[in-house]
Amino acid sequence: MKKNKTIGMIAAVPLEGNSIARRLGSTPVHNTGGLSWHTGRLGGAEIVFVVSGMGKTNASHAATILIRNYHPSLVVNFGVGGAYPSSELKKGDIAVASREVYADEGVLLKNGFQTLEYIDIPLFKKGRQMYFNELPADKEASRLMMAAARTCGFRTLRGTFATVSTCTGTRQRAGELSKRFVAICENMEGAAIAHICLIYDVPFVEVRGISNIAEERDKSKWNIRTASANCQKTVMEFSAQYIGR
Ligand SMILES: O=C(O)c1cccc(C(=O)CC[C@H]2O[C@@H](n3cnc4c(=O)[nH]cnc43)[C@H](O)[C@@H]2O)c1
Repeated sequence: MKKNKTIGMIAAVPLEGNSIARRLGSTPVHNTGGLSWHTGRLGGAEIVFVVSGMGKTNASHAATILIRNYHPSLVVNFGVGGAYPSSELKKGDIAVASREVYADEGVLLKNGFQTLEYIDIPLFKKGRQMYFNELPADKEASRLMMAAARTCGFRTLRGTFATVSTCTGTRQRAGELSKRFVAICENMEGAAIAHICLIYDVPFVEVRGISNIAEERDKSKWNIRTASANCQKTVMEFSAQYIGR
């Protein structure tokens, strides 16, 4: 597939991408799939940014159109996420994915949840490599994203991200998921975008500002605004470093 120097960017909800959309300064083009596509430059890099809507189906839809129509050399998934208590991430910190996992795709047996390896049907095959619940993130882009977060002065941690259909609202569930996948935080789109990037052979990187701790649900403790602002600052810094590397 033809690729160029464009960086493709996907966030799930408008609040996660408001500063970036403003910086791009362009009037969004409404086209395929009823999505708004913002194009422009960030720190010298050519950007296409789309707000996908929440969840795996919306994320896959946007990622497919992004890759098929704009041929990016990299896809960045950014936004906010919930940290598992065991990670010791705090609200406002920046988490970067070393890999993504589909945390609730599998089978539930008497003795508990089993991943897709148990069924032995991969979600995707590339040559002889089979992908079940785990999807890769690009190492070099992840390293650069960590560097960008540190340049911005944020506490940063790299590790496994879990993508869930059901947002975790108890400390017990957070403990189960973080232990099973050795995951540091969760979100609702990342694995789907990583999966589409794998199908089309486009490098994928994911960064999340921590908006909440995954524990007994109490929305009054969430800080989506700060998490989103810190994450977008990191993405803007990353864009400048990525193009100058
Ligand atoms: O009100 C809620 O219960 C609620 C649950 C999850 C997310 C939201 C949002 O408003 C943010 C949308 C976006 O945020 C990601 N996110 C943030 N925290 C979590 C979490 O603890 N578990 C899963 N996803 C989370 C997610 O990617 C959403 O798209 C509100």
